Amino acid sequence: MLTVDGITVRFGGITALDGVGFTVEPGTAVGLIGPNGAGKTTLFNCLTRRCTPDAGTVRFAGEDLLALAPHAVAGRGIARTFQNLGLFPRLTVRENVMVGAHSQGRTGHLAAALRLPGVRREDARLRHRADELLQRLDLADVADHPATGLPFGTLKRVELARALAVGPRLLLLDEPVNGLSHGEVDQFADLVRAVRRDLDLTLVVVEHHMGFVMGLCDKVVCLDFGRKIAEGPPEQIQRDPAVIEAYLGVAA
Ligand SMILES: Nc1ncnc2c1ncn2[C@@H]1O[C@H](COP(=O)(O)OP(=O)(O)OP(=O)(O)O)[C@@H](O)[C@H]1O
Repeated sequence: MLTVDGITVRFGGITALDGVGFTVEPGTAVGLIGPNGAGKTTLFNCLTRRCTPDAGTVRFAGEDLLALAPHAVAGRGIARTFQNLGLFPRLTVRENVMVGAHSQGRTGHLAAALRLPGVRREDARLRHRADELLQRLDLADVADHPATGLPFGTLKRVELARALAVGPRLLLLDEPVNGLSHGEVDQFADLVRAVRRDLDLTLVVVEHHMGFVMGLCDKVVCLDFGRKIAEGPPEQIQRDPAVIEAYLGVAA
């Protein structure tokens, strides 16, 4: 279980998050919605230790995540995708996915630098794991292609593969369908549902595409100006007057 409690983040005079709390049960998908600037990305950054809150706690599987160094988060089975894609343009698709898998590698950096026995075996293992994911996400045909120059919809799948290579239990998706066409959104939703089921993932999804969020998530949390204004099942959130007002600027 992921438990977020009383998270407050200030940037100078701006309160980006103001006492936000919610829980994510294992195996469920939670959507994080809210207008631009509501604090969604800042919250993701707290969960992955890119940002240290001024107050509040984050616990995952009983462990205090805020006590961890940022690089230790992946080792706890937490992975994320990035709004603007976290890929290396000149590396091939396979290499990009292997970068994700490397955070789970068993041999240390020193052993790798010295090319000690075991490193080559480890590389082969990570490559095999990357290839399995590429197959699963229909990316095998572009495995040796550099990321640059590939269609945006394909890069979104590579980004997902890179995050899955960490071997996560908790997967954080930051605007996964932003910039995709209508048909691509439906395909991506089917893909996320399938990998979630197959890999027994817990999901937290930030997304402006309401159809995607409402179709995928068991629960939705709505932020506005850094505060939680609503939390509940998708059908309840869609009718919530505070949510409608936050998006439209008028009461329902
Ligand atoms: N590093 C930073 N320094 C200063 N202010 C920041 C920083 N990061 C975020 N903010 C501010 O914090 C608030 C919340 O921003 P955040 O990016 O978390 O919102 P968001 O809900 O993800 O928005 P969007 O939907 O546009 O991505 C905004 O007012 C933003 O300008």
